[in-house]
Amino acid sequence: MKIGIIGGGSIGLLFSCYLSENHQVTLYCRTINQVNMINQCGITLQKKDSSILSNIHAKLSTERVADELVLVTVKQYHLPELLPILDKIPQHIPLLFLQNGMGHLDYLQKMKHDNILLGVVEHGALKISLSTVKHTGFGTTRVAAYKGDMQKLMAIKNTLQMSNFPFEIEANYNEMLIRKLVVNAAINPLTALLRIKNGDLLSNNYYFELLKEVFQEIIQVLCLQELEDTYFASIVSICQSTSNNYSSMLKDILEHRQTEIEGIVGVLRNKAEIQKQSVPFLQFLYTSIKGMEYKRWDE
Ligand SMILES: NC(=O)C1=CN([C@@H]2O[C@H](COP(=O)(O)OP(=O)(O)OC[C@H]3O[C@@H](n4cnc5c(N)ncnc54)[C@H](OP(=O)(O)O)[C@@H]3O)[C@@H](O)[C@H]2O)C=CC1
Ligand SMILES: CC(C)(CO)C(=O)C(=O)O
Repeated sequence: MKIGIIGGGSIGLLFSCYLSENHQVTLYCRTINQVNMINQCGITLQKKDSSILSNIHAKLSTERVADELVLVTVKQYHLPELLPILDKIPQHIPLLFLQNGMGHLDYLQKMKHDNILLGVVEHGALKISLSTVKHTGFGTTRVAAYKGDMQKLMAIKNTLQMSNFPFEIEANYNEMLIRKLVVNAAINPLTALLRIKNGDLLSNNYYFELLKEVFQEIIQVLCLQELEDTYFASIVSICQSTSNNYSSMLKDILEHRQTEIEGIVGVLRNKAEIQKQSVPFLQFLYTSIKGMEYKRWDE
């Protein structure tokens, strides 16, 4: 299959390498530097004990996208700029969006494409250079239909499926995104603000208290009280399995990049406002992270 991947960041590079084993992949980048680098040197995928070089064709994302399936791997806040480009992709080409959070749903409503899929990536990936990516955590990519028919979704999943890079279908995109949103909203802003590793949220009793307070507000806003124990157990388990890692939000802050706070806590804060709920911890986290993002412009 001809697969286009838009966004040469950590996830775009990772998916390009794996999917190019069975498919003809084109990676659409924002800069000519990255395009030239990838066309000359390929993409290097670093795994735990090995390193693999894949020859992948790269183009600028402003060039015409002519593939049978397009994966969108930019961050949620890049999407407004990308919409005119996505709009030019023929309506029958399925699009798969792989953003964290739920902020991107607003943009999808207006899109004309017949098949729009949403994905949640449970892998960890780190872009080391313009043409090198490290696979830092092995997981599954969950995929659900936002718009379109189930058979198309099944066919795409079967085409992408690899034993060493698995895909799973989820029946309900909203539930799938909410499960990830709860985890990201609980872990990311706290670790970014406190500048701690994910595991510190469990090992430090004071931080654990904060985690519980934030979690209470999240489940209140999302009306998940009945599933409280299951959701909290999953947060604890992710803090344990990634105990030595820095969350993506902390990494963004440390590297002076914009964060995904809008698509994660911003979404919850807006929902709370509509539902007339008071969420002081989430409000505090939202404003603090926004302030930290803003600070970088002064430096
Ligand atoms: N990394 C991870 O381990 C995980 C990430 N995710 C989610 O996946 C999404 C992508 O994350 P990640 O890959 O880490 O983010 P990165 O910041 O590494 O990559 C985003 C890429 O999008 C590119 N981009 C932005 N605008 C355009 C454009 N107009 N045309 C082409 N490319 C563009 C950027 O280019 P440039 O560099 O030139 O600015 C950048 O390379 C996020 O929503 C994240 O939360 C989910 C799970 C795990
Ligand atoms: C699961 C978690 C919190 C792992 O760090 C993550 O997805 C992130 O950092 O964005």
